[in-house]
Amino acid sequence: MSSLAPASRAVRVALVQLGNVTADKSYNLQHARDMVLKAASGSAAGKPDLIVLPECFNSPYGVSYFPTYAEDIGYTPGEPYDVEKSESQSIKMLSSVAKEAGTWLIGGSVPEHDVATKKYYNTATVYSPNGELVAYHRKLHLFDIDIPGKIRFKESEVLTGGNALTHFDTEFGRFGLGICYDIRFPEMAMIAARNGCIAMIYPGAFNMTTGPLHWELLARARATDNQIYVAVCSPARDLTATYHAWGHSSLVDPMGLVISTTEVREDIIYGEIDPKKVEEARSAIPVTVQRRFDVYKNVAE
Ligand SMILES: NC(=O)CCC(=O)C(=O)O
Repeated sequence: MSSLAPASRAVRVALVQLGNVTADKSYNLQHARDMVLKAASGSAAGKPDLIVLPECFNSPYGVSYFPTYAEDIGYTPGEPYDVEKSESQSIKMLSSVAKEAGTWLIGGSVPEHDVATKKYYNTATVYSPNGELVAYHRKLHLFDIDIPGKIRFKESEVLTGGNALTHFDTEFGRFGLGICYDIRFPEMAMIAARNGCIAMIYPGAFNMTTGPLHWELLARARATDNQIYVAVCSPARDLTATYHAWGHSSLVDPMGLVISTTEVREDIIYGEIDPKKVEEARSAIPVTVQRRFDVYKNVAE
């Protein structure tokens, strides 16, 4: 288990529950840009340090849309990425708005087309306040469910799952990144926590069947299991779209308390991720050092 990276102060976070994700990608990009700048203008508590957009913010959410809206990002992990030369208009917009806002930005997710391999992914990217692309996460666990009479969704009909976990470092500490359905897999958040992450951030878009049952439950569970913060950022609900998102973007603290949340409309919510609270939770209820890995060494066995 790594120790927490030293952090100077609490991180102010803004979750943008973006509305009006339409069929017009240029409009979606412009609207997302405007909302990031609005979020950056801050709340009474001040300007945020980190802004989060939801899953699939540049395209309607649905397997039939992914190929049309997908962009070639051309990122190779571990190699420098020149945003200026990027083929992706979404990556260019996200980088430039992070720089203009002067904040860290988790750019929700976008459908990605890796032209070299001809595969499609659901991909989240992260930018530093100077617009540098610093992290890149391809949704690891694809959203394939079938609840008879309620919802059938098979991302795997078009998408391929990623093959890496994603953690990134900021001056405030280390963060883990997942996309929506990834939250159902506790191993991801546990590995992030054991690698020193103070929070897991999940751009997401739960639905009207599983949203009321599991969205908050899973966010609170991942936070409580691992004594980290968990942020879940959804699009607003649009009943004219083919997919109805649950909304309810939320920030949960390391004791499992929802410290900031919203309903279903477009909104920006603010909250703080305070590394001291992570330490306090771990010292009060020391499960992180009480684990019996001598008994359950390998959970995959
Ligand atoms: N976009 C998603 O991955 C949706 C996940 C979801 O709704 C769930 O129940 O899990």
